[in-house]
Amino acid sequence: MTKVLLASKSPRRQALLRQLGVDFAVLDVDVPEVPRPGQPPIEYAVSVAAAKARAGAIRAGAESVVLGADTDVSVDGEILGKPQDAGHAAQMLLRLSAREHQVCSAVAIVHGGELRTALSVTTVEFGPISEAAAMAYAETGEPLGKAGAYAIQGYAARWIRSIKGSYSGVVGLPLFETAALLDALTLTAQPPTTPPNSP
Ligand SMILES: Cc1cn([C@H]2C[C@H](O)[C@@H](COP(=O)(O)OP(=O)(O)OP(=O)(O)O)O2)c(=O)[nH]c1=O
Repeated sequence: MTKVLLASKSPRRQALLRQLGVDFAVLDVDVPEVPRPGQPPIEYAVSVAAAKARAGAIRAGAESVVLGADTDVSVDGEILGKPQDAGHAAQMLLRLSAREHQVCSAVAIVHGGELRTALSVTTVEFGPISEAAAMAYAETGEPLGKAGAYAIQGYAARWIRSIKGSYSGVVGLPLFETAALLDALTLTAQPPTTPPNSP
């Protein structure tokens, strides 16, 4: 079976792809991640996921199957990005307090020079976050390297009143959409006899 190459440094994406039972290796790619002013979050997420998969395919060759992904948090259509430091993280968290925001997660696969993409958009509603709690969470370091300065899979779960969409998409790799892309290439693994990540 063709081996999938995951063009991602994110340990979350590796863990999520393992959940599908896919045999894969990790490929290190570096793609600039700067949205154009006013660029719609959906368009941006798809273009960055595609750039990561294409960069991987250039390194790995046309025979390879390279998967890239991108996750972005946006409020009122504005992409928040990742926090630069703890103060910036606290500011982002206070913007998300007591309201809904969107998480766009795009997946892209390049195989034989052909690009296929899929998208998941999730609406997340946060309850109120006090300034002191935002500062304290920011200081833990968990928000660093995370879009929107939070981890749904971590302590930030305590603020999440509801999510409508894909939990795995918020964590970084929407598994329904990823499995569908792999199915289309007949690369789906069989369900593992021992689920690899289940507790
Ligand atoms: C909203 C949210 C994001 N994230 C993470 C997922 C992504 O790893 C990260 C968004 O940044 P990305 O640029 O999508 O990914 P990355 O830089 O971590 O990894 P790579 O580009 O090498 O694939 O934020 C969480 O882990 N939990 C969350 O709840």
